[in-house]
Parts: sequence; C-alpha cells; structure tokens
Amino acid sequence: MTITYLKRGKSENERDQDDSRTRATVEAALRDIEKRGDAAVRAFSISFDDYSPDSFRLTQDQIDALIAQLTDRELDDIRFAQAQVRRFAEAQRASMQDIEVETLPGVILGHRNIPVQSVGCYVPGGKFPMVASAHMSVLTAAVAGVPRIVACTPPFQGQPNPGVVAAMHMAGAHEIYILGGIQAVGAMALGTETIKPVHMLVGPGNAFVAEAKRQLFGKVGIDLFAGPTETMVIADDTVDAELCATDLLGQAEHGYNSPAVLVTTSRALAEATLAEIDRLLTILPTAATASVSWRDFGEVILCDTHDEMLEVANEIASEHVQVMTDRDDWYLANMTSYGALFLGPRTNVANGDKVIGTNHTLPTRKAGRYTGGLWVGKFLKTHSYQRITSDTAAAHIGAYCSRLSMLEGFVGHAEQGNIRVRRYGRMNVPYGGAAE
Ligand SMILES: NC(=O)c1ccc[n+]([C@@H]2O[C@H](COP(=O)([O-])OP(=O)(O)OC[C@H]3O[C@@H](n4cnc5c(N)ncnc54)[C@H](O)[C@@H]3O)[C@@H](O)[C@H]2O)c1
Ligand SMILES: [Zn+2]
Repeated sequence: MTITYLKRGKSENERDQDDSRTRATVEAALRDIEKRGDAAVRAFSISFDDYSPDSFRLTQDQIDALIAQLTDRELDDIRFAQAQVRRFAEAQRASMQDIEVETLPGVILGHRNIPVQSVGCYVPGGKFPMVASAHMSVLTAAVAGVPRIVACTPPFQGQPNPGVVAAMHMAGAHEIYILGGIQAVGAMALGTETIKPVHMLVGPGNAFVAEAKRQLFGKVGIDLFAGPTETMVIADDTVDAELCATDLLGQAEHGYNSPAVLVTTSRALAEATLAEIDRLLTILPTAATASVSWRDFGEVILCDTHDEMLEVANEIASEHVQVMTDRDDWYLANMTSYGALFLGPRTNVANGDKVIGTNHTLPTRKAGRYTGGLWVGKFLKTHSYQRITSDTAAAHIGAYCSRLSMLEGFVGHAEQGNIRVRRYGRMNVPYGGAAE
C-alpha cells in the first residue's frame, strides 16, 4: 500500500492532550451543577457566556417577539427546511414496525417502539447560531412522539437568537432555555430547582458539550458522540480543485478544531487543491477559524487505488464523506464507517447540514465505527414482551428453562420453570409443536 501524506494534521497524542484538558473542565463543572443547581448554572453562564437574565427560560411572549424579528423569507426558509427533515424522518419512522410473532406454537414474542418520555435538545450557538440543529433534534423528537421536548441554546452575541428560537418553537419544543455549553446539558440532565431533568440528551456541540454528554451518559441516555465537525473529500481526477477546496473549507470554518481531509488518487488534484485552499483562505470571511482548523487538522492523502482510498476512509471514519469519483455507488456499497455520505459533485455537505432533510447530527472522533447519526429511531426505545398462550407450550418451555437454569446453577430460576411444568404440564401428552 502506498499512501503519501502531502499534508498532516495534529498527532493522536496532541489530540489526547486537548481531550484531557476538556475532560477536567467538564468534570468540575458538572460536579458543581449537581451540588449547587441553579446557582452554579448561573455562575457558569456568567463566566462562559457573560449572560445572566432574570430567567433562562423564555416565556411565550419572548418567543413571539423573537419570531416577529424574522422576515417572511426567513420564516419560509425555516419552514422549507423543516418540511424536508420531517418528510424523511416520517419515512424513517414508518420503516420501524412493532412486531409480534409466534416462534413456537403457543409462544408469542413481540416488540413495541416507545418514545423516550423527555429529551433535552442542545442546539449549538457559540460561534454561529445553528438554526438547523433545532430541526435536527427537536423536530425529529416530535416526529418520534416524544411528549416533553426541552431545548437549550447559548446566547449569541449576548442575546437569544431569533432564528434558532423560531426554529425550536416551530419544530415543537415545549420548553426553551437560553443556556449554552456544559451548564445547558448539565442542567437538563441533572435537573435544578427550576429545570426538571430529562431522560436523554441529544444534539451536537463543541468539545465541551460532547464531553459533558459523554460524562452524563448512564445518568441519562445520549444520542451519540457528536463533537466538532469533520469532513472528508474522496476525489479522483473527475473533479477539480475548486470544488474540493470549497468543500474542505466549507466545513473547516465550523471552529478551530474541525478536521478536513482530502483523499485522492490524483497528485495533480491534490497539489492544485492545496494551492486553491491557500487562495480561498485569503478571501473567505471566516478564514480566521477555517485557517486554524486547516493548519492544525487539515490532511491531504494521496493513494494509488480506489481500494486504498476506501481503506483509508473507513479507518478515519469521518463525520461527513463527500465522494466525487467515477464510481460513487461503489463507495456507497463498500463504505462501512462514516457519519453520512454525500454522493457526486451535485450535492454537498452544507445541503445535509441545512436543508436537504437528512439529519446533520452525526458521529465524530471515529464514533461512525459503531453508530450512525441522530434519527427518529434514536428517540424510540424498542421493548420486547412475551406471552405463552397454551398449557403445552408453558410446560414444554418450562422444562427447558428448568434444565438450562440448573446448567448455570440457578436453582431459583429452575423453580420458576418447574412450577409451570407442575401446574400446566400433563403427563404423557407429547408436545405437538414444530421443530424447536
Ligand atoms: N457532529 C455534529 O453533528 C455537529 C453538527 C453541527 C455542529 N457541530 C459542532 O458544534 C460545535 C459548535 O460549537 P460552538 O462553540 O460554536 O457552540 P456550542 O454551542 O457548542 O458551545 C458554546 C458554549 O461552549 C461553552 N464554552 C466555550 N468556551 C468554553 C470553555 N473554555 N470552557 C467551558 N465552556 C466553554 C460556552 O458555555 C458556550 O455557551 C462546532 O464544533 C461544530 O463543529 C457538530
Ligand atoms: Zn457544517
């Protein structure tokens, strides 16, 4: 395998050091929120966001006043995006069926999909007010039928952001709080004097938010590890450097720590893309963040073959993977680890982020090896049940249950089977069932 790095990002070691600093900050803050509740939440909101309103929860009047600040065009655009997200989420919901089957005569097994009863949706807003994140979490929870949806977003430039609040409200949030970072997810998960705790936290965020969710997992459920955005472009010589550079910087602008990786079989494209990125960074208004991400985390990887590109891509397991090659469907069939795929030059990651209807809350830091992104199914818990409808089945399964329990030394378990055999079994009546 001949893989050449034309540019490399920070080493795993350096990334681990960043992680351990974040971990310590989050641990201390969560402990304080657990101990001091609202007082700690307010203190963190002041120190991290310089924000201390009378109440962090917005009233209906405040929500209405914020929505009134938006133009009709802006409201229509939000409605359009939400219609696309809803359409896809409803189709996905329909793919999940409750089932009930008779696995042996008289043995009925089933499962029911039950919505999580309360969720806390984090909508990021430190650097950019992420209107779209409200559709992704709040609206998807609503499609799943979650009866209590709490939404938090930080103040943006010292104020609640009208676009984010409108999107939360239109998506169906029942409670909206202007709180950011650790204090938001901590308050929602742990509860305070004024905020009733939720059962599950969802939504993306910066490294502090993602780490806080990770630490709170267990106390509450979480959707997935969805930290700072990552993007990868897989390209051969069917595309040009302008498209590749635009797609790499389009996601590097998220923050100072967003990896953007080009994997290509074309040295000419790789070199042209490096030059094009340098040129775009002189004119992109968000170059201040994008250039730091590119400097510290940008990578350009040159491979000999598509098989090599596939192996590299599955290993990196990037959150977003934009594929622009002469065989995009081959990647769709063979990629196994990623957040979401964007196939062909006509679409792009920003479509997925903002409007097309797939969910943009996606796994980062290789979490794509064990989970896909947020979707309606993450808000549904699949619970099994069983029922035995005949005496014969009760005695037949009971006898197996008894012997298998004794194999493990569980006498009390065996007795649960034995009592059914004694009560429902009839001697010498052969079990009339099909093959076990
Ligand atoms: N994985 C995904 O699906 C996905 C999707 C969208 C966005 N994102 C990511 O979400 C992130 C949004 O980040 P953001 O910062 O703009 O907004 P954010 O809302 O996630 O975080 C802002 C909050 O961080 C807290 N904070 C800032 N500095 C801190 C510090 N030093 N210590 C403790 N807390 C601190 C503040 O309380 C602030 O309110 C980006 O990294 C973006 O890439 C990920
Ligand atoms: Zn993005």
